[in-house]
Amino acid sequence: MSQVYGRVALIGLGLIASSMFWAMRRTGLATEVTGYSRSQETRDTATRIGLCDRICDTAAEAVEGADLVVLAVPVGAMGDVAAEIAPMLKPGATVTDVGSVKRHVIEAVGPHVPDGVHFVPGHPLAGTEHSGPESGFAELFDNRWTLLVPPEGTDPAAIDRLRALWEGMGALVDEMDADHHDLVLAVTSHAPHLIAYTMVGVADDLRRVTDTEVIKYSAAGFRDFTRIAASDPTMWRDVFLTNKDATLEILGRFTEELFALQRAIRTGDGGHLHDYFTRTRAIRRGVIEAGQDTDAPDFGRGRAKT
Ligand SMILES: NC(=O)c1ccc[n+]([C@@H]2O[C@H](COP(=O)([O-])OP(=O)(O)OC[C@H]3O[C@@H](n4cnc5c(N)ncnc54)[C@H](O)[C@@H]3O)[C@@H](O)[C@H]2O)c1
Ligand SMILES: O=C(O)C(=O)C[C@]1(C(=O)O)C=C[C@@H](O)C=C1
Repeated sequence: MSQVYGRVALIGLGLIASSMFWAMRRTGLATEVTGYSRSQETRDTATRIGLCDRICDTAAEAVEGADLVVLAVPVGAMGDVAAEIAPMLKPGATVTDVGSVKRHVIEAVGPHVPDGVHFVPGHPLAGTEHSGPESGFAELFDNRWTLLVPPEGTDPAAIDRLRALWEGMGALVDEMDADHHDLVLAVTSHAPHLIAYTMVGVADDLRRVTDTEVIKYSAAGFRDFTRIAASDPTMWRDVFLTNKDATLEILGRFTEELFALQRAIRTGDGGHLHDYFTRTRAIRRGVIEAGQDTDAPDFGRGRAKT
C-alpha cells in the first residue's frame, strides 16, 4: 500500500490516534503526520516515544496545511476542537473523526467545517480498555470494521480516499447512516459497557464478597467485565451523554429481558432459560464465523480480507 495523503494531523493523542499513527507508518500511508493533544504531559510523552513526525503546541499549528485532519478526542470535546481549528483548515482538505457516537459529532462538528472542506465522520470498531499515547499499536485495526458515516452530498472522492486510508491501516470499511450507527453501537458496545460497569460496581458494593475474593476467584466472565469496566471514564461518560436515546432504548429492552429471566429462575422455568441460552449461543457462533473475535481459537476461519 502506498501513500494516500500528504500531511495528516492527529488531534488528541490517545489510543486511537496513536494506533493510527503506527498503522499509517507501517505501510507509508502519509508523508508527514503532525500531532496535538491538550495536555503538555501527553505532548511530551508523544515526543519521547516518537509518536508523529512533529508534535505541535496548538491544534491550529497541527492542522495547518494538512490534507486530512483526524479528531480523536472524547466525543464531548469534538465541537470545541472543530471550532478551534476551523479557520486554519486548508481548502480541499478532509476532516474526519473517530468518535464512538455519530449523530452528535455530525451536529457538533458539521457547522464549523468551512465550505470547500470535506467532512467524512468515521468510527473504527476496535479498541482496548487502555488509553493515552503509549497504548496504541499498529495492528489495532487489522481485520476490524471501520464505519464511515458521510452526511448526504459528501464528495464521493473524499469518501473513497478515506476508505483507502482505513483499508491501508488493515480495516474492513462500510458506510452507514448516523442514526442507524448509533442504534447498532448502543446494542453492540454502549449498553454492554454500561452493564459491565454496573456488574463490577455491584461486586464492589456486595460486602459479603470481599474484594480479595472477587480478585482471587475472578472467573473468566467476570474478568472480562472488569477489563471493560477499566475503560476511560471521560470517553464513556461522553458516549452515554451523547447517545442517550438509543442507549436508553436498548437498556429498556435489556431490563425487560432481565426481568423475564429473573422470573424464569424464580418459577423454575428451565425451558425458558434453555431456549434463551440456545438462541444466544447461536449469536456467539455467528460472531466467530464472521471473524470478529480475535481471541477465539478458530479466528480466521471466517470472512477472508480482500
Ligand atoms: N478506546 C476505544 O476503544 C475507542 C474505540 C473506537 C473509538 N473511540 C473513540 O475515539 C476517540 C478517542 O478515544 P481514545 O480511546 O483514543 O481516547 P484516549 O483517552 O486514549 O485519548 C484521548 C486524547 O484526547 C485528548 N484530549 C481530550 N480533550 C482534548 C481537547 N479538547 N483537545 C485536544 N486533545 C484533547 C486527551 O488528552 C487524550 O490524549 C473518542 O471519541 C472515542 O469515543 C475509542
Ligand atoms: O475492545 C474493547 O475494549 C472495546 O471496548 C472496543 C470498543 C467496543 O465496544 O467494541 C469500544 C468502543 C468503541 O467505540 C469501539 C470499540
